[in-house]
Amino acid sequence: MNAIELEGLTKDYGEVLANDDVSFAVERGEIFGYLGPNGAGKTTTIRTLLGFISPTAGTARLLGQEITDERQLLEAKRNLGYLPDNLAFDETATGREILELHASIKGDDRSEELLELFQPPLDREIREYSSGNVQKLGLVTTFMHDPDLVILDEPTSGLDPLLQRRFTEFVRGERDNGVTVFFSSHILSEVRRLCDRVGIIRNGRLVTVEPVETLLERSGKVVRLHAVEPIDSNDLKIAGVHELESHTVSGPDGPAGGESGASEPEYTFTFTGDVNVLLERLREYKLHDLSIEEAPLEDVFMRFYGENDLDDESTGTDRVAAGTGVEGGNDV
Ligand SMILES: Nc1ncnc2c1ncn2[C@@H]1O[C@H](COP(=O)(O)OP(=O)(O)OP(=O)(O)O)[C@@H](O)[C@H]1O
Repeated sequence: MNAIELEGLTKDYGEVLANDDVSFAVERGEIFGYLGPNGAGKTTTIRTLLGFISPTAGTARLLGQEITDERQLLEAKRNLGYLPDNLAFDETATGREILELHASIKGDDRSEELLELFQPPLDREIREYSSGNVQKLGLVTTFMHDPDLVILDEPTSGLDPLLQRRFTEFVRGERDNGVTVFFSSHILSEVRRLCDRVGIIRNGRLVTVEPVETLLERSGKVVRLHAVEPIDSNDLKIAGVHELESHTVSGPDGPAGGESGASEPEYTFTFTGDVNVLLERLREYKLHDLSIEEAPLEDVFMRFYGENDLDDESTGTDRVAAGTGVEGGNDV
């Protein structure tokens, strides 16, 4: 039995078709990343799965239970942990009181271990918490009853890098113990570290479900190199270089150097090839600096799951499709 199954799940808000005939399955014991640009429809799917909003059409099953049947949904929720995107606890309660409340509702098999791991403050009122501390408390309440399935909406937002690493190791351990993890994310490095498979949603429609390796092969790296002397751009046209751009920047001594020759060339491009081949090619040049970074997930959506895939499938109505824009555009 799959942990999650969606069959033609559709949510029509009237002005926005937020989920359009979405079907896929999440297997037991896998970590499945649900990815898409802002407004693509991820939270709508999650909130529909949890019964907070009703689907316009289609259905879904959580741990084999129909979400449209109240009794079955309640049964599934006994074994489910959920971390919402805009987590809000009672502002006047302390962390300890929140934990006691959650323990009384759903049980508490693991809070001791989780408190040691995530260390939220317990004796302060929630209104004094930073957003990171709210998230830490949320992770404890999500896992404290030892659920079989967890649904996490952007789980690492607000966590510092150390806590993010702890969270990653913890979630991997849970997966190894048979827990199924379904989470939404914007962050490619998080997806790389965690996911077995990913589903990508755009404009309310599922674009693909694929192993995370396939996404990573496509996504590439953003390369920025600052050379001492100009490089013939033909020399940089090697397999896997896309969107090559050149700029002029100040040399390492800065614009105050006074010399007219203080400007030096900088090249940026996305690279999807073998990084060893690139480094071998670059050995011929004298460089001041070189950076190779993870591509922003938004760029990957744009490049591989972009407008052209979907625009021609318009239904002909003048409604707004969910998530047509990609925010924070990048010049690479
Ligand atoms: N209650 C609502 N009424 C009308 N439209 C809504 C409602 N909730 C969401 N939408 C719209 O549905 C679309 C999908 O929103 P949703 O929050 O599911 O996207 P998302 O992928 O989770 O986005 P983000 O990554 O920004 O959180 C958006 O266009 C949003 O404005």
